[in-house]
Amino acid sequence: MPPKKTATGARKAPTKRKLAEEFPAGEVLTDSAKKQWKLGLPIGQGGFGRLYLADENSSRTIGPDAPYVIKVEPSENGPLFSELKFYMRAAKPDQIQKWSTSHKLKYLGVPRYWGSGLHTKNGNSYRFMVIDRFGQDLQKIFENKGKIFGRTTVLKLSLRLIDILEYIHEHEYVHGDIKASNILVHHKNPDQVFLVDYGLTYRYCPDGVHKEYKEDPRKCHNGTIEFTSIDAHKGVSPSRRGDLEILGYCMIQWLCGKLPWENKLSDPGYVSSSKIRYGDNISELMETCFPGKNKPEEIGKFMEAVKELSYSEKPPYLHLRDILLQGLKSIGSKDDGKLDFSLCENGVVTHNGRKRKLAKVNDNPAEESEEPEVADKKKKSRGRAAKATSSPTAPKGRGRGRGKKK
Ligand SMILES: Nc1ncnc2c1ncn2[C@@H]1O[C@H](COP(=O)(O)OP(=O)(O)OP(=O)(O)O)[C@@H](O)[C@H]1O
Repeated sequence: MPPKKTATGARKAPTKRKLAEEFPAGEVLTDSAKKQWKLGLPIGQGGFGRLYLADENSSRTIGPDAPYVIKVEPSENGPLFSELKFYMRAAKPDQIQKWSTSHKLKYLGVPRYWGSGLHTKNGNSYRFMVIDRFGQDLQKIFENKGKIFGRTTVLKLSLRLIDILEYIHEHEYVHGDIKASNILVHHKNPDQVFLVDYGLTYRYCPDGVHKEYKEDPRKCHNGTIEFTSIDAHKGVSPSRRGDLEILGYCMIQWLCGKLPWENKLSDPGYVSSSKIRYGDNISELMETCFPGKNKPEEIGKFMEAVKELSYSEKPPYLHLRDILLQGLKSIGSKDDGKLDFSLCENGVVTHNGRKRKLAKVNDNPAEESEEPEVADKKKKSRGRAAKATSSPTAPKGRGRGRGKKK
């Protein structure tokens, strides 16, 4: 069973798991294919693993530009083992290359797996895994930008996430924990985003056989509470529809700043019943998150399409992409592969060196969150106020989430 996460996204630590000791820069690890890798400085720490910059072993010191990272955990820890299984099965460089070519993608935001092995140090055994190295995570960027992303950015970002999810799903896995802190921007190309942290991935369809729908109270609320799917709240093993539902919640949060249940994340039952009630009344969800006119209609349509999916149904990825593409079109934009997260900072939109103070007159966060060029095109001087739904109440509804669809 994957570990649960708290509202802040940190995993609750089973006491048995240990944190890896810190290795000095220059430590050389040999993977199971006898390839040697050299560690640089640590760049991250997860619940139990440490992450180091790394490169193929040579006489050179590993600098800040290193192309790889190595994740190290004590070998008895389960999560890296599950994550490693995913990478070995589904993230080999040639697999990703083949998929990208056959699906005509400019890139696919799944980190590539380069090797793994066991390393012994001071009598302790460690498991390690080598993957591509990336840059900043989107949660930090989101917070630095005043907790709002522009509508074109959200739609283009989500199109890339659908590419990633389709790939993962077609390789028998679901991610289960899509959120800004698990999305990293490429360290050299700010237009490329990558989904990381496959510690909660679940093989929903081993050897082509889909897991059965089964509610299990012992597994309730797995994932990150604010975004996790209704299935996960009910203790059902995650499936493809759950990943897309999670993406829907992320899109809403990125566009309007706050999900309606965010004021009570310590109460999983409340979060779960809010999602179920709003799921039964998506127009109410849209009204709560985007009050007033000019809502991002594509988000409502996306959520409706996801709600229609049965537990084991293959999502209509093309149709879902089309919904988001129509959204882009409706605001005079298109999927040009550009992701400029730098356009909006702390309530001030910057564009071509100009700064435009955001007005408070806008009653529509969705439209307010359009990129400046789009807003300029429409010749409207609306600003954006990151209006959170501070005391939202879930609409009254009587359904039980997905109704009879299983
Ligand atoms: N490929 C990568 N390149 C650069 N930084 C990364 C990469 N993968 C993860 N990170 C960063 O390293 C840190 C730890 O990542 P990890 O996946 O271990 O994290 P976590 O989700 O915080 O931990 P846990 O899975 O134990 O809860 C995070 O800050 C993450 O953004």
